[in-house]
Amino acid sequence: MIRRLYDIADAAARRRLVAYLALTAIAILLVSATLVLVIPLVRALFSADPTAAVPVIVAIAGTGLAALAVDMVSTVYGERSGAALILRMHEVIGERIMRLPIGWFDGERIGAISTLTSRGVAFAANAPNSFLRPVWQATAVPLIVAVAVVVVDPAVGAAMLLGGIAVVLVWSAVRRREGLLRLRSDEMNEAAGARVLEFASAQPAVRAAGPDSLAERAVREAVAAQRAATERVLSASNRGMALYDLVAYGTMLVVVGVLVWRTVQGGLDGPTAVALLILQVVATWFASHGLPFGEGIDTSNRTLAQIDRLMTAEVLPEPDTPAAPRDAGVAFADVTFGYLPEQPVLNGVSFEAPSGGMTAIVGPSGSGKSTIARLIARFVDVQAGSVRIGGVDVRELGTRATLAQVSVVFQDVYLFEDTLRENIRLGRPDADDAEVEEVARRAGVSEIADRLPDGLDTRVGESGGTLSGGERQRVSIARALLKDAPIVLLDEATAALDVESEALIQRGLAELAGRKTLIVIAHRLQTIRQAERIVVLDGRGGVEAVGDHATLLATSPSYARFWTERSGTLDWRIDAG
Ligand SMILES: Nc1ncnc2c1ncn2[C@@H]1O[C@H](COP(=O)(O)OP(=O)(O)OP(=O)(O)O)[C@@H](O)[C@H]1O
Repeated sequence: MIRRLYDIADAAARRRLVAYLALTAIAILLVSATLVLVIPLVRALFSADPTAAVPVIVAIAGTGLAALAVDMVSTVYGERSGAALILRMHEVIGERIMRLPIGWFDGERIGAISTLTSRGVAFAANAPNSFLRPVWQATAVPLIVAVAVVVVDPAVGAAMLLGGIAVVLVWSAVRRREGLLRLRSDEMNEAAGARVLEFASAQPAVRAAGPDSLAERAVREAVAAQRAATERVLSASNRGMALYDLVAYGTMLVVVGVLVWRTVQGGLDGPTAVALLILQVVATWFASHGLPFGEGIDTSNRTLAQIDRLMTAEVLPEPDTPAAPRDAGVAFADVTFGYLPEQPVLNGVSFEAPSGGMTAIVGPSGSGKSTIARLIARFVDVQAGSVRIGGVDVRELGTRATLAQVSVVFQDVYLFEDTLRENIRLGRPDADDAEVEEVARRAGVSEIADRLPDGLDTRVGESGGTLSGGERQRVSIARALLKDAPIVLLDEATAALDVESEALIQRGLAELAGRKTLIVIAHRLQTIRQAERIVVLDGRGGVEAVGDHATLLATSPSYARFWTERSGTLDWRIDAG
């Protein structure tokens, strides 16, 4: 673990870590020396001249106090190296996250990263101080004392040494077993957490389904599995603790037996035997303090393994010098892509979205419309063919330059815990207030702000949850207007919007149309009709037809069907209203 922490650390954190390790080693040696001095002390006390004990007592006080002082300083270094390591780990994880393709971040991975950066990093960075030190003390002090005892009496020393090694081996085996069970229990905890979340967020469906629904059963089963896994960990932990105590105290009995035997035999004098007995009791006490820290070490190791996995996750290749796009046109040439390479979502897709024009993408659910948008923004890379912006392959443009060309207005708009104003400014962080207010007006966010107590300075956000879906989308359009990128990717909401939102979003769209290359995953008939070019996906990975509304109505049967169905739904909605 130290090796991995050292590799992650920067120069400052490395210095502190090395100082911490050196000081901890010195503290351990000083503690051991203090204990070993018990031998001359007891011998002096039982000698003809007990005053001979005074210099030994002075030495014990010296090494003892020195051990305490060094230990305190090493704790400070441990804390400092922990703090520097937390910063560094966040930096390393942050840098890596920025380089990973956006397509990498699915729900499960986001959950894992959140646990990693909160609890995991703090655990691992402080592991040397909080968990390794007590374990090192619990193992090193008894072993060093045993080596010193070998010099005084090889038989007793050997018994202590072998006993110490047995204790360490049992400790490692118990920890390994417990670690494996804990891993399983963590998985069960996560699964149960996911089922409970699902159960909570799907309450309307769950209640409608009545008692003993699928969701209820899934939660019950997951919680039962979680309880069983936790019980297995607890029972392994208790059994391990008992085994460890058995070996530690068994070792003590063996050492005492050897001591008695050596004394009766005349190989050891009484005072030395008493001193060695004291040492054995103290060594057992030290050893018994190690086991409980195993769990912290396991958690820290798991965090470091997660960081390793993150560091080895495949990133998108970036060009040394990004090429410059000729214009804001987008072209797909024979593109094949699948989230799992053996299951292509798009298969040989080709179309062009001309610079400055509006292109609508339509197709059945799951036909790959959002995937097309993700490929244009280079959240993921194609497996075959190419996606070009202004004649340049996005792989030669690089992720940063591609994103600079593209504004994304998706359905799942994320609002940060901040004011409406700052949430819009995210589109271009250096925009001034006047610019933010201008786009807020153009995107229809001012109408929302007028109803809020502090206008644009009202705090909104995920936990605030104050804005409706349509209102959120208007914020997203305002961000896009502020960013002013030449290409706008818009995923229209599938959900029905209130009349005001609908009108304002159409207004925002009109703002963008004509000035930008607009690529819209279109669900609304008005948007589709407005588009100069419509790409119709066939739902089997390919493109069925490309053209304008009138041409497609006449030439593409599936587009005509799609249009009739949608118009029918619209009529039905109007009738129902
Ligand atoms: N991150 C992902 N990992 C694995 N499969 C995915 C992922 N995202 C989408 N898919 C799958 O890829 C296919 C195309 O999805 P996509 O979201 O592009 O379709 P869509 O046409 O936009 O659908 P909709 O109209 O329902 O939003 C679907 O089968 C979907 O399940």
